[in-house]
Amino acid sequence: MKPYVVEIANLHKNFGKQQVLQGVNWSIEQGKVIGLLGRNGAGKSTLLECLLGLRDVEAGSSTLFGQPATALNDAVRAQIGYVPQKSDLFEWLTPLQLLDYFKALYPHWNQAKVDGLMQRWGFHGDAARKQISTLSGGERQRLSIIRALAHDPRLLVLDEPVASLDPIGRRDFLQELINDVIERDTTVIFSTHILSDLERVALDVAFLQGGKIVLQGALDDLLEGKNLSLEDLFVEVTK
Ligand SMILES: Nc1ncnc2c1ncn2[C@@H]1O[C@H](COP(=O)(O)OP(=O)(O)OP(=O)(O)O)[C@@H](O)[C@H]1O
Repeated sequence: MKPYVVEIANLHKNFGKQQVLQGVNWSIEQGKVIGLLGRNGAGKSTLLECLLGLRDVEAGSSTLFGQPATALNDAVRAQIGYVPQKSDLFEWLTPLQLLDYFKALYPHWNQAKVDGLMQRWGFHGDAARKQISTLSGGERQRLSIIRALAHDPRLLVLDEPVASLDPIGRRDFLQELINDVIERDTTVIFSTHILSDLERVALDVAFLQGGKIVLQGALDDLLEGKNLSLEDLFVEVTK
C-alpha cells in the first residue's frame, strides 16, 4: 500500500451557527485521483480550504505528507498546487509577470511545462502581456491552473477547476492531469459538478453530504452491479 498524502480526522468547521463540516474523516493515498462531489453549499470548498490549512477549524486535524496542514514546512509547501474556486491572481500583473513572480518562490519550477501550456492555452503573443484584470473568466482559470501545475506538485487540489473552461480547454486540461498523474504519481483532489469530466479522469469519488464524507471508493466498484449512472448515484447519495 502507498503512503497517505492526506489524512483528515474528525474535522469540524462552523460559520457562525452553521455547522458546515461535522466530523469529516478522509484518508487519501498517494497517486489517487479523487473527485469530490456534493450539492451546492455542501461544504466542498470549505473542506478543501481546511484540508490545506487555510481556515481555522473548530475541531479535528488535517495532515499533509505527515505534517499538520497548519504548520507545513517549506519543502512540503512546495509540493502542493492549489486552484481555488475564486481567482486569487494579482490583478495588476500580466500573466508573464505573475508566473515570473511565482517562479522565484519555488525551488522546482518546470519552465518547459509552463512554456508549453502557455502556448497551448492561448497565452502566446498579446494575451501574455495583458493585465490580468482584463482577462476573461476562462482565461484566468487557465492561468490559475498553469500556475498550480508549474512547480510539478505532488499534491494537486482543484476547486471546480474547469467550471469556466470551454470544451476544448476542459479536454486539454484533463489530458494534462492524466499525463501528470501517470508520469509522476501525483495525488489529485478535485471538486466538480461536471460528472462526465469526472468519469473521464477520476478513478475514485467521495461524496460530501451532511458535513461528512458519506461514501467514497473506486467509481467502478460503486457503480458495479447497480445499473446506475454516476448521476443516479449522486442523486441517491445526496438527497
Ligand atoms: N466565509 C464564509 N462565511 C460564512 N459562511 C460561509 C463562508 N464560506 C462558506 N460559507 C457557507 O458554508 C456553506 C458551504 O459553502 P462551500 O462554498 O464550502 O460549499 P460548496 O460545496 O463548495 O458549494 P458549491 O458547490 O456551490 O461551490 C455554504 O452554506 C456557505 O454559505
